Amino acid sequence: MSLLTINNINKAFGGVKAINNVSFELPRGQLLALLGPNGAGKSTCFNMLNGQLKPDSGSIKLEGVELVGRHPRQIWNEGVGRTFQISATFGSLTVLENLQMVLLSRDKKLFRLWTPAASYYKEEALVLLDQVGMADQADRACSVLAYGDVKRVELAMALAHDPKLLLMDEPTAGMAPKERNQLVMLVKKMVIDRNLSVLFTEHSMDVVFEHADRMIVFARGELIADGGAEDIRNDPKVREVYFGSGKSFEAA
Ligand SMILES: Nc1ncnc2c1ncn2[C@@H]1O[C@H](COP(=O)(O)OP(=O)(O)OP(=O)(O)O)[C@@H](O)[C@H]1O
Repeated sequence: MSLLTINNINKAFGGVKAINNVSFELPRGQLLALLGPNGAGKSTCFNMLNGQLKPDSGSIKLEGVELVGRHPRQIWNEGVGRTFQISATFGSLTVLENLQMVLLSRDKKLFRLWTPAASYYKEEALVLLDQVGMADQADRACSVLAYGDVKRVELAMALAHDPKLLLMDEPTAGMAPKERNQLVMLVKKMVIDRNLSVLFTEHSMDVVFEHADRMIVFARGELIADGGAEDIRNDPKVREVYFGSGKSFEAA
C-alpha cells in the first residue's frame, strides 16, 4: 500500500476550480516534486493535505487512514509534517533551544516551566542537529545564521516528531544554486535514511530534475503529468504549460 493515496479531490473558490479531480499516490521513501506554474493549485493541494483546507469532495488517506475532515493538529499527529517558505525559527533563541522548544511542544511539556527547560531533550535535539549538519552551531542564535543554515534547522525541527510524510513548500526559495542543491541533497538523504516520503514544490527545474525520484505537474487545477525526469521533460502537455510551444527545458 502507498503511504499516501489521494483520490479525486476537488476544491473550488467561488467559480475557480483550484483543484479539479486530482488523484495520485506517494509510496514510502520517495522524493516527489509537485510542479506547476503560478495558480496551478499547488498551495491548495498542500493546504488540503495538512488539514488547513477541506476538499469539497474526494479522499486523502495516509496508510489507509482518512485525513479529510481532520484538524491540522490531528493530521500532524498522524505523521504529516510541513515546512513553510517563511522562517519558522525564533531568531533570539539558539539553534539548540529552537529544537528543544519543538521537542517540548511535541510532548506537550511547554507549561512545565518550573523545571529548567535547558536540560530537556538536549541529547535528542543534538542528534537531530547532527543529522542536518548543524550540531556545531547549536549555541548560536538563529538570527545570526546564514539563510541555508536556517533552512537546515527548520528541517531538523520538522523531523522532530518523526513524520512519515513531509510537505515542503519551496524549501530552497531565495537560495543560491549551490546552497539549493546541498539542501535538496540533505532532504534526499533523509528520504533514504528514514524511509521518509517528501512532497515538495520547487521552482528550480535543475534541482528537481537532478534530485527528485518522481514529479507530478499541475496546470489550472488538473494533474497533467506524472513520471520521472525524462517523461516530464519530454511531455508535450508540460512543455505547452511552461513554454506555450514545443521548446524544451534545456533550451529555456
Ligand atoms: N483562498 C482563496 N480564495 C480564492 N481563490 C483562491 C484562494 N486560494 C487559491 N485561490 C485560487 O485558486 C487557484 C490555485 O491557487 P494556488 O495558490 O493553489 O496555486 P499555486 O500553484 O500554489 O500558485 P503559486 O505558485 O503562485 O503559489 C488560483 O486561481 C488562485 O487564485
